[in-house]
Amino acid sequence: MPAYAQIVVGPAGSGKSTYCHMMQQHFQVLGRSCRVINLDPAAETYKYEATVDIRELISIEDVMDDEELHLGPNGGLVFCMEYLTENFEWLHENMDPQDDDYYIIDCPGQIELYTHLDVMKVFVDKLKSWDFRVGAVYLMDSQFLVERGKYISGTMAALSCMTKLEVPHMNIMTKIDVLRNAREEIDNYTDPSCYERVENATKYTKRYAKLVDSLFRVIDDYSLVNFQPLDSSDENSINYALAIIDTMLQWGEDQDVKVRDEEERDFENEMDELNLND
Ligand SMILES: Nc1nc2c(ncn2[C@@H]2O[C@H](COP(=O)(O)OP(=O)(O)OP(=O)(O)O)[C@@H](O)[C@H]2O)c(=O)[nH]1
Ligand SMILES: [Mg+2]
Repeated sequence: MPAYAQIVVGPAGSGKSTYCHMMQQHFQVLGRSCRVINLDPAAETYKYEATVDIRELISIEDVMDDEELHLGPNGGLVFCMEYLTENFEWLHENMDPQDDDYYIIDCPGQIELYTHLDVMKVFVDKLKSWDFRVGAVYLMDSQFLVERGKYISGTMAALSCMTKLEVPHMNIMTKIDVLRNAREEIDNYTDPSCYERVENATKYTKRYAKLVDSLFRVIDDYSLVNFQPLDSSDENSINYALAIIDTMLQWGEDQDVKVRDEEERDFENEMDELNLND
C-alpha cells in the first residue's frame, strides 16, 4: 500500500502552518493518524508537533550567516531547498514512511518555488518514487477577494503552481472568518467566473482592466481554477475540505473492508435477546 502526502503550498502568510496545525488537531479528533513535516527552513515557530523539521538539516540562518555565500533571505531559502534536493536520503531516513502513512507537509511561502523554479517539482517527484500518493493543497488568503487585480494574481499563481507540480490539486480559500458580513456571499467568489462581482479598483487604467478581464475569461473558458472556502472555526467546513482531499489522494481505497466475525455477531445477538427478555 502507498503512503499519502498533502503538500501544503501557497503565498507567504496565506495560513499554511496554521492549516497544518488545524488538520493535525482534526485528525486527532477523528482518531486518524497523520504526521506533519516542517519543510520551511525559514519557519520561526509553529504550533503543530513536527515529525521531521528541515531546520535540523539546514536553516535560513545557517545560510545567511555563511560569509562565503553572501545570500539574503530569498536567495537563502532557494539555496536551502536545493540543498534538500541533494540530501533526500536524510529526509527519507527521518520520515521512514510505512504503508498507509499520511503526511501533511508545511512548505515555504516563497512564490518562486511554485512558479518557475524546479525544486518543489523535484521534491514531489521524489515522494512519488517512494510510493507516495501526492496532492497539492494551495492556500489563498480570503483578503485576495477584496479587489479584482489581487484576485487575478492569486488565481494565476494557483494555476501556475498547478501546472508546475503536475499532481492532483485543490485550492482552498483561508481566513474566511475575517470576511464577517461578506461571509454569506463567499460562494460568489469561489469560482473565478464570478470575477465581475469583485470590485474593480478605479485607480487602474482601462488597458489594465481589459487585461484582467481577458485573463479571467481564459480561466473561466477552460474551467481551470476554483476555490474551496475553509472556515477553521467550523468543524463541518474542515470535514468537507478533508473529504475532498482524501478523494483527491484516493485515501482509503486500498484499505480492507472490515468484516465482523461470526462469533462477535452471535454474541451481540444473544445480548440483544437477553435485553428484550428482561
Ligand atoms: N483570522 C484568521 N487568521 C489566520 C487564519 N489562518 C492563519 N491566520 C493568521 O495568518 C497569519 C499567517 O499564518 P501562517 O499560518 O503563519 O501562514 P503561512 O502561510 O504559514 O506563512 P509563511 O510560512 O510565512 O509563508 C498568522 O498571523 C495566523 O494567525 C484563519 O483561518 N483566520
Ligand atoms: Mg508557515
